[in-house]
Amino acid sequence: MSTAVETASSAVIVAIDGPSGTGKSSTSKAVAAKLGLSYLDTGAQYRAITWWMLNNGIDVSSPAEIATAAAKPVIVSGTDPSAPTITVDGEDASGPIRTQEVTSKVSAVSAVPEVRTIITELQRSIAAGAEGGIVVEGRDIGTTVLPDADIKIFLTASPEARAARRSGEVKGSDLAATREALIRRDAADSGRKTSPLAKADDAVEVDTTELTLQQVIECVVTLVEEKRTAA
Ligand SMILES: Nc1ncnc2c1ncn2[C@@H]1O[C@H](COP(=O)(O)OP(=O)(O)OP(=O)(O)O)[C@@H](O)[C@H]1O
Ligand SMILES: Nc1ccn([C@@H]2O[C@H](COP(=O)(O)O)[C@@H](O)[C@H]2O)c(=O)n1
Repeated sequence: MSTAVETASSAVIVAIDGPSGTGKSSTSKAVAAKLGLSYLDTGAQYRAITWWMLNNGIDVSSPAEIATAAAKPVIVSGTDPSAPTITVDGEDASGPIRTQEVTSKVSAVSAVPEVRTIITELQRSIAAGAEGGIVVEGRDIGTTVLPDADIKIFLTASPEARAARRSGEVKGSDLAATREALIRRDAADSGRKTSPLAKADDAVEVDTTELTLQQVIECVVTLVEEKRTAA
């Protein structure tokens, strides 16, 4: 399988990876909007295929069942950073893919190699079609999906900071339980055999624990602009 993604010579490809709750989506959307780039949330695609499996009676504890069904759903991602969309078989999935049920099952589905092959191909074709450049965020973008990306960022933050950010989104949520769930999902994503969550050797690591979202956005915009100027 070729990993090379051909885009227009002026198009920049930015890969942003990192564990859950480090700020990948918020940062990527804002950076893409600021720099006039497209935006792709690859986690949403893994959530979408998981949602389809759950809706279609697939036993998500069975890698064999998941593998057999993996090519069936048609997943389409819209890449406007101000209004990203995701549909499955033509149905808007942006709400249902964020449920607790999908969040708790997505790591099992995304660990299946047949799923990763299909979704990785989809991601590469979207990146290749983004004529003005794209910010792609996920877990294996810099290592596997787009190893030739122009710039790779790996966001980190302490589990406490990440849990506090996530708890802040849901009124009355339990901080300790949120922290444990984040740690569990990261362990599953880092521990799988096929393209695990990992920092690419040539990625710039940004620890966001003590940074505001605005500071992270400015940091990434500066890194991209420096890279563009140097090219
Ligand atoms: N530097 C920051 N300081 C404070 N809050 C932040 C920061 N970065 C992101 N947040 C907030 O943390 C929450 C999680 O951010 P976001 O969804 O961007 O993370 P993520 O890495 O994409 O997570 P996941 O991988 O689970 O989808 C959001 O509510 C966001 O507004
Ligand atoms: N490149 C990626 C992106 C995501 N995943 C899996 O999807 C899950 C959900 O991701 P979110 O960013 O929406 O939280 C994540 O926990 C991974 O299991 C992936 O494998 N590769």
